[in-house]
Amino acid sequence: MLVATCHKLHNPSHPHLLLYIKIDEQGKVALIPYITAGDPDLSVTAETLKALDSCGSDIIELGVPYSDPLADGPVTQAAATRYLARGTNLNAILAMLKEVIPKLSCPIAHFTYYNPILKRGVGEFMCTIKLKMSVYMDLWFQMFHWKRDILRKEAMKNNIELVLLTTPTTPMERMKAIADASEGFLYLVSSIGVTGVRASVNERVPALLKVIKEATSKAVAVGFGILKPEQAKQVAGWGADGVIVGIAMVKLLGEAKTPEEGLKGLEIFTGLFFLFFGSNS
Ligand SMILES: O=P(O)(O)OC[C@@H](O)[C@@H](O)c1c[nH]c2ccccc12
Repeated sequence: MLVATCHKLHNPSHPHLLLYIKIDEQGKVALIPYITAGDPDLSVTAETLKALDSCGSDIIELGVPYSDPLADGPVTQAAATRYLARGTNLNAILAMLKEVIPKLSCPIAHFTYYNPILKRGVGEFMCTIKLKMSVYMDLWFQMFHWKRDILRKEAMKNNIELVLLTTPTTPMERMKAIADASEGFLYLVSSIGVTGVRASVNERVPALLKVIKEATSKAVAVGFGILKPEQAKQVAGWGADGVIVGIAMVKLLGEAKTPEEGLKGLEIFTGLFFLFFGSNS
């Protein structure tokens, strides 16, 4: 699940949507880095958000650790474990975001699973994260459909958008329904399995993008397996409107000797993506 702060942008094709990745006619591709909140600690997360924002990130996906992260691979799970071991919690993350968000120009997208929301209560959760965020769902679509009325009602009350994911194994009809229901943009999970266990991007992505683009005019961001700027450029060339880069960022932060070193590495790494995107246009 992803929650993003919503800067009110006007999207002529979808006027009801507050947040979206602008489909850029010049072919600019949105960069969406993913980091895990609280790893190594919340003050570093705050600095990282500011750094990623200054580097030009279009949206930052912020993972809120959860004890049973079904779709997360070893790297993001390790980051979540470090966070949970320190006893950090959602309230602390929200307090940090309250301070940091006014200083950022890009939206923060908050990724979590459905259980923490359920535990807190949908209404209270949506109200608590009132940083005008939008949400990725990790739910099966049918379940989302079943819950959609409650979720959407509470999300709308709080200017929160629900961003959904589709995968290579999603049947066509369901993909269309997901594309239709997704707000902000559509997340194309490039391959099946958990995050961070592949070295290249699934070669089916161009074909998947083609089918999705025929089904929707919404922006499509591709995630899973984009580790290097070259791969992001490749995915952009296949027609993605945005690329999501997760474990490469999490590793840089997690494996650095000091937070400063991690932050510096992240800035350089993010800058490389824009160099590649620049040479793409
Ligand atoms: O790590 P990767 O392969 O670069 O992919 C992004 C991904 O990590 C991020 O979007 C994410 C983190 N946890 C998830 C769970 C499900 C889907 C997506 C995610």
